[in-house]
Amino acid sequence: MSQHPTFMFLRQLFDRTSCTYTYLLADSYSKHAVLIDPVDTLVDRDLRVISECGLQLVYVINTHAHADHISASGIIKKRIPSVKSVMSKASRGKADVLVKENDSIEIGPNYSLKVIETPGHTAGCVSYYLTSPIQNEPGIVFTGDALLIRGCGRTDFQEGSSDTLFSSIREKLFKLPHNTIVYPGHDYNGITCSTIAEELDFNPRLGKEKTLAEFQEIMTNLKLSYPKMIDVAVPANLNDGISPGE
Ligand SMILES: N[C@@H](CCC(=O)N[C@@H](CSS)C(=O)NCC(=O)O)C(=O)O
Repeated sequence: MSQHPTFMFLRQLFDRTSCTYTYLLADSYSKHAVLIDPVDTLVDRDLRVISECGLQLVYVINTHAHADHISASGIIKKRIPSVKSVMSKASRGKADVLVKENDSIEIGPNYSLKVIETPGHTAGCVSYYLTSPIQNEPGIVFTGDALLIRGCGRTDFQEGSSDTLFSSIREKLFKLPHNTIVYPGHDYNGITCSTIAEELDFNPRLGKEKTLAEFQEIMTNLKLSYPKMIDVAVPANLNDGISPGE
């Protein structure tokens, strides 16, 4: 990592319809920026923030092929053709950059997001781990719909698996430094972030006291209604945010 004087610019943006969090991250030195999980209906808002803050959007990153909203990847790439879309190779969808475990997405010369494959909500879910170049500053992990605050993604469609999600969270995310800040893909209770330590202690589905069998029982009995947009959103999100035939 280079030693340019910099700070991490981070904005958490919210979609009231799907309770999705979109993250805008930028290296203050180079102004290079990425958007994680932007929503198609909020492109104007997101691009306005980017422009007002003098940033240059380089990547649109999706943590997975969402079932509850369409990604803004396609619309943003039409408006800013230099932007590259990013998704996991395991999603088996279309994007400019297909990432896998341990790959990195650079944000200017100072920051990089390391890919951690965290399947279970979908087979292609990944989390992104940002280490600070500043010594002793906590890292940040963007967990998409794998680990939510005091919860986790559902596992009842898109090759979801409670066994797989349990091991993604317990064996990978919970092995990150305990002061790592957790920024999830959604929150339905008005909470914005957490830490690995808090989730280990207080996550009622798969905190450290819970067994795999208890987790499986919880996930089998969630009784969530089917996402209203799933039949439109998944095909579009596997096609770089463009509905097939558009
Ligand atoms: N009601 C929403 C869907 C809500 C939902 O199912 N959320 C997903 C993530 S988006 S597919 C989830 O995994 N939730 C876990 C939970 O415990 O709530 C809609 O109709 O779109």
